[in-house]
Amino acid sequence: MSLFGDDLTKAWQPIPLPGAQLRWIPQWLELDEADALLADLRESIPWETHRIRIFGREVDSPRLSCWIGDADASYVYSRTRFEPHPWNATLMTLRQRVEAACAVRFNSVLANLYRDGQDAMGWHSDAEPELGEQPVIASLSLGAERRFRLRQRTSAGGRREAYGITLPHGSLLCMAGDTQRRYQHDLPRTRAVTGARLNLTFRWIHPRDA
Ligand SMILES: O=C(O)CCC(=O)C(=O)O
Ligand SMILES: [Fe+2]
Repeated sequence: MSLFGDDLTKAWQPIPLPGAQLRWIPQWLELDEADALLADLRESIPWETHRIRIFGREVDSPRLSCWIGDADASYVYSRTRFEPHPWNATLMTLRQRVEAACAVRFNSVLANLYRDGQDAMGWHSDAEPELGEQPVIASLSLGAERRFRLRQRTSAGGRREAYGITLPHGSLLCMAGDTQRRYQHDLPRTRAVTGARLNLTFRWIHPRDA
């Protein structure tokens, strides 16, 4: 490997946000590769409508989702336990590439399909106990560009840090350290977008003690 052999467009770029640990590679996948993955995964993932609890009421989440992972990586999301679907060949290969890029291991992935700009995800942090204290979460975006926002959960001296980033087709974002503990994130609705966006968040779920 030559010193300059690695394509510099594939290098991690830090996102400066106080108390968080965020970095991203805007064009992690080549365009044709990202196109092919989007087409493949839209078809091959068994999409479901998950039920979520909002203010004590159970409603359909405004997107399609699928939880995929190793057999022992069951997961509680919005107070519902999900047994993971098995990895397909495409996702298995992709997991290895994301692991190599992030230099950590992942045993599960939450796939979300935002069919158009009306599909969204509300403010939350991925801070379930199964994820551990300082989870590393890698987020791969395919398809329509959408706004991803972060806001501080509590403000120290009045001002609450906030940050927004548009995630393009083929981008890889990594959240680590205290990002989940200190920040929430969301994917707001938008009238500007009509195309679909597919997002994969790779995670490490600590298997439950039997
Ligand atoms: O779609 C996204 O970019 C965010 C997804 C997300 O926050 C999650 O899956 O927990
Ligand atoms: Fe999240």
